[in-house]
Amino acid sequence: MTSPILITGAGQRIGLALAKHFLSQGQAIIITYRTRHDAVDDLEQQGAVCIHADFSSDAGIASFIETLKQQTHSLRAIVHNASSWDCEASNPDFSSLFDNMMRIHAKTPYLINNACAQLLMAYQADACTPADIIHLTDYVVETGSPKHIAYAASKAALDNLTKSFSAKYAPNIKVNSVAPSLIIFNQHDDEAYRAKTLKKSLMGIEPGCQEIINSIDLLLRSHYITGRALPVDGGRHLK
Ligand SMILES: NC(=O)c1ccc[n+]([C@@H]2O[C@H](COP(=O)([O-])OP(=O)(O)OC[C@H]3O[C@@H](n4cnc5c(N)ncnc54)[C@H](OP(=O)(O)O)[C@@H]3O)[C@@H](O)[C@H]2O)c1
Ligand SMILES: Nc1nc2c(c(=O)[nH]1)N[C@@H](CNc1ccc(C(=O)N[C@@H](CCC(=O)O)C(=O)O)cc1)CN2
Repeated sequence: MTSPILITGAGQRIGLALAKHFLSQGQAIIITYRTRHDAVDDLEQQGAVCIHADFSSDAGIASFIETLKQQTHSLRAIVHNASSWDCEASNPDFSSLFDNMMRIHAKTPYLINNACAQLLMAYQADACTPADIIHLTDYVVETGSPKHIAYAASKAALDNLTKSFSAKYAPNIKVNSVAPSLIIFNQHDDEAYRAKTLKKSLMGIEPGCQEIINSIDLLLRSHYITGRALPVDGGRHLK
């Protein structure tokens, strides 16, 4: 089997769109899911290896890594997509919120990158082209976010991991992040919220998952971009 791309949290939304895209290109994938959405069955039928993983404990992360290593001896890339957009207003236990945010956005990628570097190196040695790690961060790593303080801090930690791992693994593995602002709304977002949010960027649109697919394809195709954050934010910084 060709070396697969691992995508975490790919049972819905952006991760799912990425998974479908890679399958359509004939690129093998391994995805993780926490909830078994119907889409996971579809991905499996199309040849994806789908691994249940709950990263909310060290044991969950370790057991995922063990299962992954039974599935493959090499990886083309890892896309760290799994995430939870929790906020202080709905999580009064700030201590748990902070721990959970740091765990899903920083500790999980940190442990997976350390444990899976050898799988990425195996791809690089065989293909004579660098492997990739891609972190999905957020526009708010630059600005902070008063409504999502712990979320923003944990995504900033992930942004920092991009820098350390890129230096550690060069030139065999490129490590970059994609830093989106609004890409897709959630189903429950009402019209007033949507209108207010759209006005925050220069481009004023909900761009959809294709924008992330394009960004990740660009990073995968590059032989020279590493240790960088690619902003996908509609020019939000200028408004
Ligand atoms: N959507 C946007 O507009 C936007 C904007 C900026 C940045 N981003 C970033 O882009 C990425 C994808 O966004 P998205 O909206 O598609 O993500 P999402 O749907 O909110 O989350 C992706 C998946 O992560 C999984 N997950 C959460 N906590 C987990 C845990 N403890 N263990 C295992 N899996 C867990 C979820 O599983 P369940 O299905 O079980 O809940 C979910 O399916 C995220 O990193 C996000 O922060 C997105
Ligand atoms: N894992 C995960 N991560 C995510 C999302 C998700 O789904 N899942 N959703 C993303 C949604 N992105 C944005 C970006 C900007 C704004 C925004 O700018 N809102 C206005 C208006 C909000 C208000 O006033 O209530 C503000 O001022 O904050 C809202 C969502 C963020 N990260």
